[in-house]
Amino acid sequence: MSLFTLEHITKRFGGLKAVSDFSLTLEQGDIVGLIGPNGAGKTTIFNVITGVYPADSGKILFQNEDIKTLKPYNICLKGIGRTFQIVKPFLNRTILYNVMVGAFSRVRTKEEAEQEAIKTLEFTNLLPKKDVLAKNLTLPDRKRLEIARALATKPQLLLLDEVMAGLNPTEIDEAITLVRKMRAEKKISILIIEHVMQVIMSLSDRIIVLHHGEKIAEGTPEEVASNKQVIEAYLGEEYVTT
Ligand SMILES: Nc1ncnc2c1ncn2[C@@H]1O[C@H](COP(=O)(O)OP(=O)(O)OP(=O)(O)O)[C@@H](O)[C@H]1O
Repeated sequence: MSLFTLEHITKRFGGLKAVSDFSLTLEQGDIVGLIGPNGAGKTTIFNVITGVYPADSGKILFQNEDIKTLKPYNICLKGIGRTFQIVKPFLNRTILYNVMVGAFSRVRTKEEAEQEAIKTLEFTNLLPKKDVLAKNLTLPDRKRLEIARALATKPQLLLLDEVMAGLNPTEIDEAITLVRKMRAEKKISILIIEHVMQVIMSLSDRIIVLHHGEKIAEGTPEEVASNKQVIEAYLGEEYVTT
């Protein structure tokens, strides 16, 4: 039994087929990259998985249970967490408070939520900044907070939407280390949307390439980087490897 599968998912917005007949399988501990040009349908896939928009057709199976008709909060409780491309923390609240909000999905009392949040902050190296207001954070710390908030919901599958955008090379390396640690220590499976190509290439076990809502390729980073259709649609000539 696979941890997670999407089977023939289609999502339309009016006349536009944003996602078309898209299938995907994830096993526990997989890190899978989702790439494609702007408007290819990547974020829509995240929104369909997390119940923000219902799919028009297809199946979504998590641990063999069809979760297609569940609401976002219940999908989170099942064990699917996500970050958002545009980070939306409570700006006038501390980091600790923001992460406690995620933790409350799993625990009842303030004390338990605080304990869980502190563990998560330790894991994400944000503990020294726990009392800083979210609005005073630098971009890399905001991205890290976004990951911490999602982690505090204790996901088994985590959807990361452009968590490396705008980071410098050192910050990117730190973020890559954090993603690897989530897999190694928490056995979390990760589906990651990212435009920073070296991130996707170095992190992913497999990469899926979307173009106009359709999967045009899936394979190891090497296979995808040398796929002619992918190079033409997305990567550009500099990725030609032969
Ligand atoms: N709520 C919506 N209503 C109407 N159209 C939408 C909606 N959300 C997305 N779309 C359209 O669906 C298509 C896919 O968008 P989506 O945001 O999934 O692409 P993306 O691959 O995530 O792009 P980007 O890399 O720019 O984030 C686009 O044409 C977009 O305009």
